[in-house]
Amino acid sequence: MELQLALDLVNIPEAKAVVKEVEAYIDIVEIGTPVVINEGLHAVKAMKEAFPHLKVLADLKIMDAGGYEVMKASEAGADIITVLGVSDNSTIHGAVEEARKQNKKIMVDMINVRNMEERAKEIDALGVDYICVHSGYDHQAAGKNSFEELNAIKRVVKQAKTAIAGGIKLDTLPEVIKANPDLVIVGGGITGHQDLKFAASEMRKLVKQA
Ligand SMILES: O=C([C@H](O)CO)[C@H](O)[C@H](O)COP(=O)(O)O
Repeated sequence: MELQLALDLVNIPEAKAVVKEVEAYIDIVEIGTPVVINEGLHAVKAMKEAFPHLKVLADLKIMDAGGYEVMKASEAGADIITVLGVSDNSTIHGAVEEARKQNKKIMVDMINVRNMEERAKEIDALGVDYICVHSGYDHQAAGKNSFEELNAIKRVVKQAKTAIAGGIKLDTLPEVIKANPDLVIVGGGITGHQDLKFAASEMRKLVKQA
């Protein structure tokens, strides 16, 4: 099981400072959608240059022009790029095709997908690398989490790795781990903790002993 740190509410220097503190405990660093909106793909480039040993995920949440946008994120140095599960199959297919050319990986974010099992099965057959259930900020504000959705995709996904994101904290991580995802994505559970190093290292222990 791997641990991904999501950086959402920071600028580039702040993002680098956070990663410097916790780099020993994480496998993947995510340049979150709000950072890409504020800073562009420069943020991906800056992170990859500063931490070449870490995998960098660009959370573009692609909805159209899959091939082109994956190409641009790849040029910036992203190792993994996100595409939305609610997008058309042609978009996901284009993203996967371009990722294969560039030796990159595609994660499909299942945020707002209604029929989770049916869509996860279809997306798995498109050859994506990760399928991620996700309760976004707006869902979290309404008290939602994706623990049940993780169990649902685990029942049907055969090829892709499974991932979970959205509001995971140190105290809820053990419940998440019980469902055995391949990747756990944590943003505020680390960046909002008073002791970043402690939160990240405790999370790593739990994830790696699973
Ligand atoms: O993808 C995310 C969200 O939609 C904002 O872009 C976050 O990276 C994801 O939810 C993980 O962050 P936390 O919920 O703070 O753990």
